[in-house]
Amino acid sequence: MPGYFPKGRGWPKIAKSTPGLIRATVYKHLHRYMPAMNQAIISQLQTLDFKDGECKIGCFDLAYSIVARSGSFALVGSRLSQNEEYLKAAKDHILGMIVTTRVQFLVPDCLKPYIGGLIGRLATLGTSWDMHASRKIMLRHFDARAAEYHAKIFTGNGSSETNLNGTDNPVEIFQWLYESSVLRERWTYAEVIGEMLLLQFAFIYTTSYGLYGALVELARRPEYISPLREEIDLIFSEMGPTVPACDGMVLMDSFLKECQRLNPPSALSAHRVCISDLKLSNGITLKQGSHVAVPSGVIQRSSEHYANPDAFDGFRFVKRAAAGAKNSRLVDLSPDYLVFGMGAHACPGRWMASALMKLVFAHILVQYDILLPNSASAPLTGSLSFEEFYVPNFGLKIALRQR
Ligand code: HEM
Repeated sequence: MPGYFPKGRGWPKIAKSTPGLIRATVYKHLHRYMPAMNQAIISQLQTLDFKDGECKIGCFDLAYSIVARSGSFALVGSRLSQNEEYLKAAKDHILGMIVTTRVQFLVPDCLKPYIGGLIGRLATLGTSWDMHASRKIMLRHFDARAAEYHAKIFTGNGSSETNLNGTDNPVEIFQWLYESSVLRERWTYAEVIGEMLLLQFAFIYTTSYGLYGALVELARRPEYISPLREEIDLIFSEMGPTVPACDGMVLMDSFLKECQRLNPPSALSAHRVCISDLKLSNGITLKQGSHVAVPSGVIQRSSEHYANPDAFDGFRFVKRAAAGAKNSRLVDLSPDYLVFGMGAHACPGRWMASALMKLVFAHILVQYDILLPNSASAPLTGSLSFEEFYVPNFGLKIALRQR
């Protein structure tokens, strides 16, 4: 995230290690996280309040609560992922971060060092998105968890760092970062916490936004419900919440990919900063320090790459695959689909995000009928969306009716 770190100091060392950690945990050993993630989804759905068999809920709120609970299992472990106070603080903090950065965009660069922090603080003060208040609560939980890790290291019960490959237990991302900090002095505790806060955003917000968009599209397009249910009956109901079951649901995969193609979380992708002058193949030289990004939103709606690009075709990518096209799965990267970025820094969490969204879709489709009770044509993006970044329309509601 260029611009999020102090000028001239570049990425903190810890941020360079995290993508590798994500690959070594929730990518390589995704199967280890599946049972608990699945259970977290079931638990969150059980909290829904049904009256006469129907529950009306903010669509983003539904997606956000499910992803926060199941994602927190991988980030901070089983106990904290069931702690309501922690989950609320994590969700409020992420939205607080978004509002704060949105508001800070409006402050002229020359004034940012002086009043940027204050303006950001005022923007959320007194709301449930007060970043500072929620951060305090979260830090209390982080500190308590870190003390448990510490005790474990020094009472000789072993550390997770050594069992990335060794046991069947899923590794807690926070535990690994903390142990690395203590045992190898690679980074400070403050850096570990900073990285956790960024990771919560990278994991929970983005996946929630993808799931939210897909749920709205599904509610608006009931014709997809029956084929998706048939696939779930055939695969998910047979194989259970497993990685092969998620890989096998190709109609769902295509539907989710089409949703993300049309409703990405951002209009730009693959941000890079040139660390030295860079001559491109077309002769243009990008000067050292230039910030470049790819206009993914435009590319994903371009007729150069997609037939009838503005039309929603939930099975577009299965048809492409059947016609022999490569890179048609949700997690595949290609220059015409940049939701997860491109190249060496492409999102390492995309397999986890894909599996999580599929598990949620399977549970919701099996248990409920889905309706959009208000504003069937209201925009998916809300009023806080500006510059490249899209923020959900928090007013959009979804209704789940027990089948
Ligand atoms: C639908 C959900 C998600 C979307 C749309 C998304 C999107 C992205 C994008 C666009 C990038 C930048 C890629 C580039 O610059 O080329 C990125 C990077 C990253 N994402 Fe995700 N992401 C999602 C879920 C996740 C999850 C679940 C995790 C963690 C488990 C995660 C962790 C990361 C990390 C650590 C990076 C930095 C990679 C690097 O710098 O090498 N993301 N993501």
